[in-house]
Amino acid sequence: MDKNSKIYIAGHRGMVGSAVQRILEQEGYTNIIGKTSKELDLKDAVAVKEFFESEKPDVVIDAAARVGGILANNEYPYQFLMENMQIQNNLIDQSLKSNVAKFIFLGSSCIYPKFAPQPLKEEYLLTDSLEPTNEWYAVAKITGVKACEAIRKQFKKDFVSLMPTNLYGTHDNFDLKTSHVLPAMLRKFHEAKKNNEPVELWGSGTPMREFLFVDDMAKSVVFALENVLPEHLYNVGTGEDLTIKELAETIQKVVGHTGKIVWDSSKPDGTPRKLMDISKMHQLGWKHQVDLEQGIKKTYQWFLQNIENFKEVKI
Ligand SMILES: NC(=O)C1=CN([C@@H]2O[C@H](COP(=O)(O)OP(=O)(O)OC[C@H]3O[C@@H](n4cnc5c(N)ncnc54)[C@H](OP(=O)(O)O)[C@@H]3O)[C@@H](O)[C@H]2O)C=CC1
Ligand SMILES: C[C@H]1O[C@H](OP(=O)(O)OP(=O)(O)OC[C@H]2O[C@@H](n3cnc4c(=O)[nH]c(N)nc43)[C@H](O)[C@@H]2O)[C@@H](O)[C@@H](O)C1=O
Repeated sequence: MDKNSKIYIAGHRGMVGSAVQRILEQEGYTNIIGKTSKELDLKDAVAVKEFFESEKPDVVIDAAARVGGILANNEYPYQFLMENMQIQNNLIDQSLKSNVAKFIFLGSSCIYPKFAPQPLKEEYLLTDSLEPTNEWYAVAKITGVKACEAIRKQFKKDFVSLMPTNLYGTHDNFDLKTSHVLPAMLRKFHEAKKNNEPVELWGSGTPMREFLFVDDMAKSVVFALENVLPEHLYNVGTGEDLTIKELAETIQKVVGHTGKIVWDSSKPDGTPRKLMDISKMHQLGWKHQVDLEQGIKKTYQWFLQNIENFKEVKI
């Protein structure tokens, strides 16, 4: 990949987009562009067309999406379905029409069936029904994967989809109503630490999840950018998971909270397990570098430095 190629990162201020930008800059890429959602609403097909016609990017990385944790997904099914389809449809279609050389689409491990065999192989896509708390988001992501696959098949273009496992790290969303579990736990344990108050967590604590630090995710995107990947779909993760209860104990230790944990069974558990089979990415040469405890420590450090600036993240 030419270091002067014009690379458009959609969602460059988000957790993943900002990490991709950081890694690309470290690697010497000089021509990276991005727009905030206020400057360019990716749901607006006309605005996206005008943007592509004036900027003519060589590469597009789609890290823009309506993103949220289990509760937000469950409570706002229409936004998670429709906004994600609108954003990705506009980006994918304009990238095809503008003859973009490489397009990288980011999906999610929730595209796979709720009760698929573990670890989840790419070939399990569309073999059974989805997890109800996030099927709307998952359906949108599946249409993105399929659009990129169709473009590869019909137009022989280098459009590829990466399916990340649950991600966390710097620039994550720490709003307790809309965030994912890991940033929520960091915040809850931190806030309860002062008076050693009990912490309320959701569900039963028995579901299993796999977590990947965002810099490793960003490196997988740069890997996909710099190599022609032979297939259309690749899982990205660590290949290791743990229960939500074990995650809570790990975060409690890092933060230094020693109080009680109370489980709120009125909140959903979601899918029981979604461990990724990452052998395809490993065979090609990408592997994660940051282990969970290291990643949690880095994220907690960033959390402490940025706690004053957190805003509500509304849907
Ligand atoms: N976080 C996770 O655990 C996981 C994330 N993913 C996927 O990775 C990708 C990145 O997620 P993540 O970085 O966590 O998400 P964030 O919420 O941190 O960032 C999303 C970005 O999308 C942009 N965006 C949202 N709506 C619009 C819009 N209408 N127009 C323009 N830009 C918009 C936002 O821009 P702005 O800031 O300017 O408003 C924001 O920068 C997504 O595709 C997500 O589905 C997949 C699996 C797990
Ligand atoms: C990345 C992925 O993210 C979402 O799926 P999820 O993995 O189920 O999401 P989550 O991180 O919010 O929760 C993981 C587990 O953790 C439990 N849990 C405990 N206590 C808190 C808590 O305080 N907050 C949250 N959010 N969860 C908690 C929670 O009950 C659940 O059992 C998808 O909707 C979908 O968008 C998607 O792709």
